[in-house]
Amino acid sequence: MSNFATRDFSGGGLDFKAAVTNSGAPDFGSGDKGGDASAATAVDETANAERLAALEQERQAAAAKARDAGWAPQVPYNYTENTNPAGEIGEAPDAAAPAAPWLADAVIYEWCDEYGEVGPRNEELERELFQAEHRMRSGGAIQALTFDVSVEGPEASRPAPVREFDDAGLHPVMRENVRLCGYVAPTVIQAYCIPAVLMGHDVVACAQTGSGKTGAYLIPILSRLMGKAKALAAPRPNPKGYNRMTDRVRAEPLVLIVCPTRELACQIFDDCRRLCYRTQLRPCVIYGGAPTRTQRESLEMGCDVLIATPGRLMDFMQQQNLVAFHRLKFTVIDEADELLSNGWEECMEKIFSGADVNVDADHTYLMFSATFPKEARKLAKEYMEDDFVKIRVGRVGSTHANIKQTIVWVDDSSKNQALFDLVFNSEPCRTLIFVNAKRKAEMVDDFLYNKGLPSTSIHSDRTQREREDALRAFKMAKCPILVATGVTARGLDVSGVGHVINYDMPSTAYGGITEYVHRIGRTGRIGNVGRATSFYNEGNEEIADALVKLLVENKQEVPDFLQDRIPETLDFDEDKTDNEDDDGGFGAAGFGAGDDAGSSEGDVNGSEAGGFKADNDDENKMASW
Ligand SMILES: Nc1ncnc2c1ncn2[C@@H]1O[C@H](COP(=O)(O)OP(=O)(O)OP(=O)(O)O)[C@@H](O)[C@H]1O
Repeated sequence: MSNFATRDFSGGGLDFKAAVTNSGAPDFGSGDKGGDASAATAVDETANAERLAALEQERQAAAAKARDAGWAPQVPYNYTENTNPAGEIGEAPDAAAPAAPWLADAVIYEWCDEYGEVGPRNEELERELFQAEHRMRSGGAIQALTFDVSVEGPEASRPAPVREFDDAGLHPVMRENVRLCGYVAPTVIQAYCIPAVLMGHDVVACAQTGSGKTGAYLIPILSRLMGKAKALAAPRPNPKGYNRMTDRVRAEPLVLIVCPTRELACQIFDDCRRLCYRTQLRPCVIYGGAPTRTQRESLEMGCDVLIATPGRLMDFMQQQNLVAFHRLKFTVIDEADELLSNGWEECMEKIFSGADVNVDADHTYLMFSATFPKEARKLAKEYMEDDFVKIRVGRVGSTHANIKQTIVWVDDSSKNQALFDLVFNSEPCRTLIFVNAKRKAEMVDDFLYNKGLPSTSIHSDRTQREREDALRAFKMAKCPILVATGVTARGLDVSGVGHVINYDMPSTAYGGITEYVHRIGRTGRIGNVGRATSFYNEGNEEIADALVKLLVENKQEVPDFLQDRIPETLDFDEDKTDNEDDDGGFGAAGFGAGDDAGSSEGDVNGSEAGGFKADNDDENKMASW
C-alpha cells in the first residue's frame, strides 16, 4: 500500500518518493521505530541514513537531467497533508480534512425557486465549467472517426442521423450548453443516438473509445427533460435559506447513470454539471471510497440526475428514505459490457426490475460501451424493450487509426530499463503506463520517480483521496506520468494524453484484447492523434492473434515476431455481425467472447490473484459499502 505510515524504509525496498517531504529534504521517519536503540541498531541506522542520503543525491541528479530533457519537476506526495483516514470511508467530519475537495463536491448550478424558465448566467461558474485549461479539445483528425455505421431495430424506429446540433431539435438551453462546451458538430455516435433517444427508444450503442458516447446519451436525455423538470421532478427545498434539519428530502431522480469506476462516475458528473447549467436539473454523484456523509447531504437537497458506481448505489438503495426510483425516466449503463459481465448481476437486477423502480413503458434504458463481447450483448438484449435500437459505429471492439500502435519485444527482466529509455527519450507529454498488478504499479512508479521522472500512480489499493489527487496531478500535468492498473482503463478522458504504454500486456484473465482496446483508447481521443507502445514477450502469446488482427485492421505495423500470426484471409465482415445467437460470429474469432471484460488488476504474488473480481477495484460490493 502506498502510504507513508506503512512503507518499510529499513529493508531493501528503498523508496524516496514517500520519504521525501515537500521541502525536498529526505525524512525517513526515524522516530517511528520505537524500542531501545542498541549500539548495533544505531550503527545500522547511521549506515542506512548514509545509504539513503547517497540515493537521494542520485535521484536529485537524475531529476535535474529529466528537467533538462523537458520533463516537469517532481512533486512528492505529501501524505501528512493529504491523507484523512477518518474521511476515507467514514462518516465523521474531520477537522484535519485536507483542503482539496472531493470530486463529488464540485460546485453545481443551484436552481432557485424565483427563477423563471431558464436561470440567469453565473459567470464565475461558467468559467470553471467551460473554460478550464485542461479540458479536452477536439483534434483535426476527427474525420478519422467516421466509420461505417450499422443501425438495427424495427424499420420505424431507425433514426435518420443529425448532421448539425441545430437540426437536432434540442432544447434551446441544451443547444447553448453544447455550444459552451465547444462542440461544433455531433460525432458519429451522437448523430445517431441523439435522434434515437429523442424518439424515445431503448438503445444499445457501441463506438470507439473517445468518440463522444457520454454526450451521445446525456445531450438528448437532458434536453428531453429540460422544461419538464418542474412537472416531473420531486418537490425539493429552495437552496436559499436551506435548513438540513427541517428541509431535507428523499432523492427521486429522473435519470440514473451507472458506471464501473469512481473516476468515470466523477467524469460523467462533470459533463452533467456542464450540460445542466442554467436549468432546474440537479446532478449528484455517489461512489465508494469518499465519505458517504457529503454524498448523502447532496442527495437530500434533491436530485434529478444520479450518477453512481454500483457498490455505493446498492448501499444507498438499502437505506431508508434516502433515494427512490419510481420517477425514473432514463437508466443508462455506461461501460455496459463490464457491468453486465463482472459480478454485478444483483445490482443490474435491482436497477432493471427492483421493487420501487418505475417499470412503466415511459422508462427508457440505454447501454453504451466501446467493446461489447457477445455474452454481454446477449444479456443486454434481455433487459431491453423488443423495439430497441442497436447502433454500432465500426466493428464492435475496434480501435481507430488515430492511435499509432507499436509492439516491441521486451523480456520481463528488461522492462524497467526499456521503460525508462522509452519515456526519457520521448518528447515529454502526458504518459499513461499500464501494469497488471497493484504492487507492480507502485514498483514502476517508484522506479521512475527514483530515476528523476515526475510520476505518480493510481490503483485500487490507494485510498480514494490518493486516487483523486493522482488523477488531478496528472490532469494538471503536475505529474504528467501516471502508472495505472486497469481501474483507470475504462472511460478516463484526460486531455493531451500523448502516449499510452503497456508495460504489461493485459492477459486474457484480466480483460485481454478488450482491455487493450480500452487502455490504448486513453490517447487519440475525439480526433486527436496519439501513440501506444506495448511491451510484448512469450508470456503474451494468448493475446497474439487478436492483437495482430487489430493491428492489421488499423493498418499498423506488425512486428517481425508476430508476422506468422497474420491470418491468410482478413475477413473482418464476420466481426461486424451482431447476431448474438450466432456463436460462430466475431466472438469465436477471438474478439471478445473468449475474453473476460473485467478491469485488470490482479496481483502476481498470489494473494490477490484469482480474486480479481472481488479485488480489482474497491467498487466491488464489499469494499465500497
Ligand atoms: N461533439 C463533440 N465535439 C467535440 N468534442 C466532443 C464532442 N462530444 C464529446 N466531446 C469530447 O470528447 C471527449 C471524449 O468523449 P467521451 O469521454 O464521451 O468518449 P467515449 O466515447 O465515452 O470514450 P470511452 O469509450 O473511452 O469512454 C470528451 O472530452 C468530450 O467532452
